[in-house]
Amino acid sequence: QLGLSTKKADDFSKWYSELVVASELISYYDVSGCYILRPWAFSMWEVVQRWFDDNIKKLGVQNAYFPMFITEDVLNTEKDHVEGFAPEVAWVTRAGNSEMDKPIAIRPTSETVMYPYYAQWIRSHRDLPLRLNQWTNVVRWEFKYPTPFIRSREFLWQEGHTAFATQAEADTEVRQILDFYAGVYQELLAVPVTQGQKSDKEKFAGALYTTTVEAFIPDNGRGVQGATSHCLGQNFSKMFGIEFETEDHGKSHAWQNSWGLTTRSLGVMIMTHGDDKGLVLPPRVAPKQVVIIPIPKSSSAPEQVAAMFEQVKAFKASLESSSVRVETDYRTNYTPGWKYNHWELRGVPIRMELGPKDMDNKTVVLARRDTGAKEFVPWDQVATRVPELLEQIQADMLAKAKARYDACVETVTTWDAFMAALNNKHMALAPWADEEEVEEDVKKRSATADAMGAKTLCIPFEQPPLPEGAVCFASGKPAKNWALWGRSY
Ligand SMILES: O=C1CCCN[C@@H]1CCCn1cnc2cc(F)c(F)cc2c1=O
Ligand SMILES: [Mg+2]
Repeated sequence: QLGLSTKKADDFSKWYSELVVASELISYYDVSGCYILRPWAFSMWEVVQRWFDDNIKKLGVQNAYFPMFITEDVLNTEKDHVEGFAPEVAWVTRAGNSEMDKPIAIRPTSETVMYPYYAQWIRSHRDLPLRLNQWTNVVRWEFKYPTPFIRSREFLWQEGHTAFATQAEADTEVRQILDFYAGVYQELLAVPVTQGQKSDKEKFAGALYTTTVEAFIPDNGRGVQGATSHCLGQNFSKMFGIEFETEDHGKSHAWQNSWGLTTRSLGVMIMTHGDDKGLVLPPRVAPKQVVIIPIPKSSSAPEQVAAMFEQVKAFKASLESSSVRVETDYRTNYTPGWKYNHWELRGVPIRMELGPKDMDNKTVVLARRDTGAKEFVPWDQVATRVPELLEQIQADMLAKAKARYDACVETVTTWDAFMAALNNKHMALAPWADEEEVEEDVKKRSATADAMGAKTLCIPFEQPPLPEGAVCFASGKPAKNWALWGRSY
């Protein structure tokens, strides 16, 4: 399977679908909207999990596991939210040949699974804060077009569900978690995001407020929600009776948060950095960070080949002792060029070449996957240069993606400039009235024959100053704040 047949700029969605399969991240599966995560993908999910899990554990969050099945009655406890989602809920109706007298839902999210037990476990302020997380799969029978990692009917995520005695504690944690989400995207995946609050229209109906990290795909001009951290207020604790005795022997409902990050994060990284030769992986998540390729001459004597292979083994051991993840490719039945394509397609950040001249000169060639730049490194500097170069690649990938992201944000104050930005496949940062009917109106007016309408992606925490007398770009009403708008997944 040589390279890709579709160029990223020619047909983005075809390029992406082809890439995730050709790079052995994904296999399409028998059930529509479901995908197999192969080791090259799962290993990256494990890096994300490890980093996020270590961080929430430092906060005092504990992992647990709750059942995936929900009875109809229990699912309908939060009826007014679930009814909007009802079409997405998958049900078990039969076991073997016998119909169930009551169908059982497969969890699309776990509030209704967990909170009845929170109500049992939380009686006193001493039982607070209760902070649990679970790493699970969830099922949502989406009808929108499925896309590997980005939208699937089953996906992996973590869902955190925390309960506090006071709103202040909940507010603090919402932002701590959101900062971790920004860290997953920017520090691990080298993907820039904007942190902000969702509008009342876009927030989770059950939440008091929703905060979000918003990514963007310049190639198709679409925003994509990266992860979400909700403050639920006392909405769910009143629904589920999660009450506690306060220190002064009064009664109060708990203040809750819930927060989630999914395997969608990998899809955003692939879309952001991939090119026409394949994946370009940020070193911090790359399953293998360096691939060492010996290049013996066909006329090399056996002892020369053996010496070369020995040297490769020595480099592998030395780099692995510095926790560098090393692949080696000794295959003699493939040409160097074929091997270069193979590992470029898989996005390995650094290729180390070792040929006959390198054996004579005691050098290696390091080739960067992100820029293609090559450099000669003396053998005795390999152990220090490789980790340094990996960090440089990580930083450069984020900087490049950040520059591109920022170039896609147009600050606008008029409708025409807003539409021009959207038609430029850009986002628009615009002053607005912060009213739901404005969003409804913009969604309709900005829809074109071949592109959906725009929505608010978030109200960025970092707000530009609002000029005196500024008006809403869409309604002309007095502007309340700046929102980031875009077409989105
Ligand atoms: O977004 C998160 C973070 C992790 C925990 N859950 C919250 C809210 C999830 C909002 N949501 C999202 N999607 C849903 C789909 C359904 F089919 C359904 F029955 C319910 C929901 C639903 O409540
Ligand atoms: Mg949904």
